[in-house]
Amino acid sequence: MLTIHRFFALLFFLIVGGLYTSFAAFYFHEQKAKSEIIAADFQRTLNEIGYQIYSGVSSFAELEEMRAGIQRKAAQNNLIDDISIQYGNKTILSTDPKMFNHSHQQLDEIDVLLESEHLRVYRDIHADVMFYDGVKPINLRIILSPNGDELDRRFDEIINSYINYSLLPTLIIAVLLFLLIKKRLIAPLEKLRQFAYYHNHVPNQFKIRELESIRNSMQQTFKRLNEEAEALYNSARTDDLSGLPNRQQLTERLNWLISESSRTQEEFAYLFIDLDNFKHINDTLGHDTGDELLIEISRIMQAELRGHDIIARFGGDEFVMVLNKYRNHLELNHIIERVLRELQEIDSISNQTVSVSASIGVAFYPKDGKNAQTLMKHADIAMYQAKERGKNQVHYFTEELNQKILQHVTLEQDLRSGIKNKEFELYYQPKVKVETGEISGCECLIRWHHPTRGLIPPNQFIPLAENSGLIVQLGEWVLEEAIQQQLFWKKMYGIDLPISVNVSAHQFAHENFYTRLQQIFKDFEFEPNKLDIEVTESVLLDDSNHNLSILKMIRSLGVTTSLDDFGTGYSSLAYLKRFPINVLKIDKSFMDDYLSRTGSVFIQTIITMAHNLNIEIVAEGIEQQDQLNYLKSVDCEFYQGYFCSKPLPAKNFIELVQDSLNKQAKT
Ligand SMILES: Nc1nc2c(ncn2[C@@H]2O[C@H](COP(=O)(O)O[C@H]3[C@@H](O)[C@H](n4cnc5c(=O)[nH]c(N)nc54)O[C@@H]3COP(=O)(O)O)[C@@H](O)[C@H]2O)c(=O)[nH]1
Repeated sequence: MLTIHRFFALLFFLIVGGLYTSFAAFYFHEQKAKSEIIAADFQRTLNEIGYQIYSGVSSFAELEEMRAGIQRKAAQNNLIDDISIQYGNKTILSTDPKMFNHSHQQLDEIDVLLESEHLRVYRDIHADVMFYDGVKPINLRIILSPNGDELDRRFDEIINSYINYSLLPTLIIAVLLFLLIKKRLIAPLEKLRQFAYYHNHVPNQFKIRELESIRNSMQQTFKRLNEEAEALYNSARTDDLSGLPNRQQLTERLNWLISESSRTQEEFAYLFIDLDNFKHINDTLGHDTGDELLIEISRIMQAELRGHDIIARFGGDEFVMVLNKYRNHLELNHIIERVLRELQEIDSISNQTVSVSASIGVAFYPKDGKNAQTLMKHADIAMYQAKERGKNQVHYFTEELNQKILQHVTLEQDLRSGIKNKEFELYYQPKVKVETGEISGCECLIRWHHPTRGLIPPNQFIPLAENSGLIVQLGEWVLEEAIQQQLFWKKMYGIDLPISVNVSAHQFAHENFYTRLQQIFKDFEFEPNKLDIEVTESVLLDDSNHNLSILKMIRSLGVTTSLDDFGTGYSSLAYLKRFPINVLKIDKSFMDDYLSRTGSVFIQTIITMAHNLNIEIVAEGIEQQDQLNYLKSVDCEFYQGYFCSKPLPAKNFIELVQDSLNKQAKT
């Protein structure tokens, strides 16, 4: 590609080439002209001498007399070194004594010398002349020997005059032009290039207007680009909604604080704050109100902080505060309590009534973590503990808590491999008719044979399976296993017992639940009316419209539904009217309390209400005869409990059923 430097190099070669050509033309022209003048001069000298000899000499003596005149001619002409006259092969007269005895051969050498140096016009610098000595014709040759040095000087004058009048001025002009262009064009262009590359050191104004306008527009462009880059950088580090630093900026500032604190050996507190029930606010009051609330909360938190503290929003309803330079943990606790209190004082947003609280997890640097990642993780663990303990509170991270979480994580991994390795078994607990003691069905309850920890009860892994989503896979296995077992008993023993299977809220709400259930019925050719699905009250609470339609759909297949643990959650009688429930299971905790007045009233009210709604009652956790007697007195139809049997492996369970049938047959 052509650059300015290359262009000038080319121009330089063109100028040198041009100068050389013009020099050659000039030199040869001048040399020719000069040679002709010199040749004419020599010729005139030869003619004059020749004429004098021809017209005035009639003997060799008279010729000798001409010597002085010839010598004067030679002396007057700088270009002539010697004039000699040859007669035959003999030089009879010479103005230079050294030449006197030159032979023709020597003169030829001079000619050759002349020819090589100053062209061939000097080849024959001689003239032949004749005089009569008496009547005898005498032929003479007049030979001019040119002065080589003088000739050189004359011809060198051509070169000198060319150098002085053409070459030098041209070269000087070219150099000046180059320097000027370098100063005015090349240097500014280089500055512009550097400016474009580094964006700094804005060059001063240029003299050339076009360059100046390029400089101006580059300056404008870079200014705009810098502004855009800065805005982009800021927006990448700022939360759009609240204007608070986002996770990226928090991590940067936290890393900086950690390096400072590791130097000063100072502690600081990392607070992970999660609003309680924010989803509910969003769902009921709309996202705009939710956003307004988040902005208000950001404002309150900012107002609570001191200059050296950091606050950030992680997105959603998650905030982080990093508090440092507190005097002691009491002061720190005051700050946290104040934040919680301020949040609770928010009672309306956009004219809508709201109730706000938050759960806070705290981890300390360096005790709970020496890097940002560990601090975040541990504060997160502590926050979940605060949630678990009832929300609207602060919980500090402890190593014990960490170990518990680690155990959960390990258990979750084991659960995954447990599903793969089929480490689960179903136990069956009889559902008994209160009046007759007849086993009318069973509840299928899962057990985990852990390879190292032995038999693990469901309470320890079902919540984990729910949180990790593994409950969907596990729940499907339970359904298939229970159905196959029921079919096996029917085929092997002719015992066609209805089975109850627990389905967690997460599994129930899963998009494939209904289709999988249909598929399982089809695959195993199972009669749906032999299956009862037990759900807890949370199924009626979560996304109730969706769950309601699923309940209706499975009911239309012939499956019955039971509401488990009734009375322990947010039970509402209205749910019983709205949702298609066949069986209501009264939780063990109420059955344990049947002797107290309130306990008894509660049980009786539920039973009466359920009967009015055509819903069957199963009392759970019946361990004693007295409890059974009580159930009989209040018209409760069914019970489950250790009084009849604990949950049993399939083989033992069917033996129990056979025994029971045999007893029934005998009575
Ligand atoms: N989603 C699923 N949940 C399941 C599954 N299998 C069990 N579970 C749920 O786990 C919880 C604990 O069950 P488990 O340890 O099996 O305890 C059951 C009984 O053993 C216990 N019970 C029954 N009678 C008595 C009694 O007289 N005394 C006493 N101390 N305990 C008794 O109650 C549990 C059955 O409760 P419920 O389901 O409410 O009828 C439990 O919540 C199971 O639901 C599963 O496959 N999927």
